[in-house]
Formats: sequence, structure tokens, C-alpha cells
Amino acid sequence: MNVRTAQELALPVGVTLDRFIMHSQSAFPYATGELSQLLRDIALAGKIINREINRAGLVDIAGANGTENVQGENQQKLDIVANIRFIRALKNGGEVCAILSEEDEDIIHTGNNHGKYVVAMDPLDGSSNIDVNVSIGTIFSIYRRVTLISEPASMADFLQGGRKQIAAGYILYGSSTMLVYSTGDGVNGFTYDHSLGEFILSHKNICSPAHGNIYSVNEGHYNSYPPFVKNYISHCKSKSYSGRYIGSLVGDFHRNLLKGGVYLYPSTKTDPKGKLRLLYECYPLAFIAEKSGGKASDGFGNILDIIPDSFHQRSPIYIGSAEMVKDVIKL
Ligand SMILES: O=P(O)(O)OC[C@H]1O[C@](O)(COP(=O)(O)O)[C@@H](O)[C@@H]1O
Ligand SMILES: [Mg+2]
Ligand SMILES: [Mg+2]
Repeated sequence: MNVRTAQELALPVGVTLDRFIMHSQSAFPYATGELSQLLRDIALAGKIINREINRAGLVDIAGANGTENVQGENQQKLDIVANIRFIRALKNGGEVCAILSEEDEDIIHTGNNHGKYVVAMDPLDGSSNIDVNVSIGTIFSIYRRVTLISEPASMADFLQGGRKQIAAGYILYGSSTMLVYSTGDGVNGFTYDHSLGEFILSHKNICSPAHGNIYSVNEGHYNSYPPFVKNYISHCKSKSYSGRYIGSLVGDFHRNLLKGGVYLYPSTKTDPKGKLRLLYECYPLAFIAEKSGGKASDGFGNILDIIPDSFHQRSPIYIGSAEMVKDVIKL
């Protein structure tokens, strides 16, 4: 039988996210529609968070919250607001039995033990940019649960490893708001039309350029990077590549995905395991990188092959255009 893939069935640029999801689902006649509904819930959370970000300076939800998260990082008020909004949207949606968030030490049980899915998320990424009108994002990763339906979710549901993600993506709150996601069959991007209140397909079947001329790294930490990273940075300078670093992983990743480039967050002397979190920063973006033809490595192997052992574990990451990631590791 000639099975049509979701990509082949995908509608043209200009269709709504809702229609795209419905259409993609029709490629899988036995699908129950629960994953589709979950993606809609995430899009709804993105719209709500987008609204909160836009009015933050006006309604006293800007600035530091005066608290620390489980990782000892200062929380911004919007970190907390985004966390609450995202969790609420997923609870109300009913497809998810548990959530892992950057902002909470333990998994959050939604009360929907019949939900088939679990979600790991960074509700707001790019803390240092929250209050200065620079791009920030939300990152999410979806797994089918491995524990029995109707039982509470457990650690095992979240520690399946990056290869077991069934979907992942991010929302970028930038000069426009975009949702980019993949269910494994291509990567598509949707731009939010504020007046319609809809995400519209704007970037169909995104393909990561194999090479580019942008490198993104915090050069302030240069002295404490491993020799191969220093070598790669010298290589970039010798080629006159452009250094571009926003300090928002989602923004830096997205730019490099469209234009061609590589993002590096190496281990440092103070953070020998790197800074970024494996489950809700590295895995989902590595999934998007790979599904668009790019690559993600921790300097030793593919990020998606790392076997996780804890919820908030960290990893060095080198991610973006495939050829550039290969060069980082070999130099
Ligand atoms: O300020 P640094 O050390 O360059 O780190 C920047 C990185 O830290 C992060 O802000 C971490 O994410 P959170 O804001 O979600 O904690 C990434 O978005 C960004 O790439
Ligand atoms: Mg983050
Ligand atoms: Mg965050």
C-alpha cells in the first residue's frame, strides 16, 4: 500500500495550526487524536504565555521574584507565571498524566492518570532576557508513558532517553511569536497572528543548512572551555564567521536552524557538566535538530543517545548545522 506521510499530506503555507494537525493526523487512521489534542494544548499555553510576556511590564509581573528554583537559579516572576500557565493548560487538556518542569524539583501529577503522555518543559527559557525585551522561549518534549495507564506516572516515564521522544518543539517569543515542532516527520514552523489568535503555517518542512557561518557561544567563559572548543572558536575566527549570541537558547538555536550555524554551551571549570538541562533543553532541541537534518553532540556522542539518570541533569551541548557540529568535535 502506498502510505502517505504526514509531510506529504501537509497543507500549504497559510493554513492554521489546527488544520495542519488535523490533516497530519489523517495519515494515521488508527491514531486516537490524543497527541493532536496535546499539541493544541501546548499551542494554547503558548498563546497565553505570549500574552503575559507582552503585558508583563504593565501588570507587575516583570522582574525578579525573589525566589530560587530547584537548581539554585533566581526565578523571574514570568518564570513562575509561565510555569503555572503551562501546567494549567496541560491539566485542563487531559492528555498528560505528569509534567516535569525546570521550575519544580519533582514531577507534577496532573490528576489525569488515564493520560497517555508525559511532558518535560522549560516554561520560559532565556532568563537574563526576560525583562529587556529580547527573545525568550518555551521548550517542550513529549513521551508516551511507559507505566500502566491509570497508575500514577513515575520517574521511568521521564527517563526514557532522547530517542524515545515522540514529539518536541519550542515557542519563540521574538519579533514575532513562533511555534516550531516535530512529531518525527519533518519540522514545521507556525507564526502567531495576533489579530486572528491563530498560529499559521509559515515555515514548512524546515531543513537545517549543512553548513553556515554563524557560531554562538558565551565567549566570556572562554578561558575555562576545553581545548577542542577553544580550537573551534579560533577556527571560526580564522574563517571570519559571525559571532551571534543572544543568551536565549531558543532564539540562538532558531536563528542557526534557519540560517546555518552552531550553538555551543561547553563544560566549564565551574560547571563541568555544562549548564543546559538534558531533559527539557538539550533533548527537545536535539530532536528538532536531527529531524531537520542537523546534529547535536555533547562532545562525545549524540545527545539523543545519552542515558539519563535524573530529572534536572545537565549536559554540554554543541548543536546546529551537521557539518559544523562535526567540526567542533574533531578540532
Ligand atoms: O548566560 P549564559 O551562561 O551564557 O547562559 C545562557 C543560557 O542559559 C539559559 O538562559 C538557560 O535557560 P533558563 O533561562 O531557562 O534557565 C539559556 O537559554 C541560554 O542559552
Ligand atoms: Mg532554559
Ligand atoms: Mg527556564
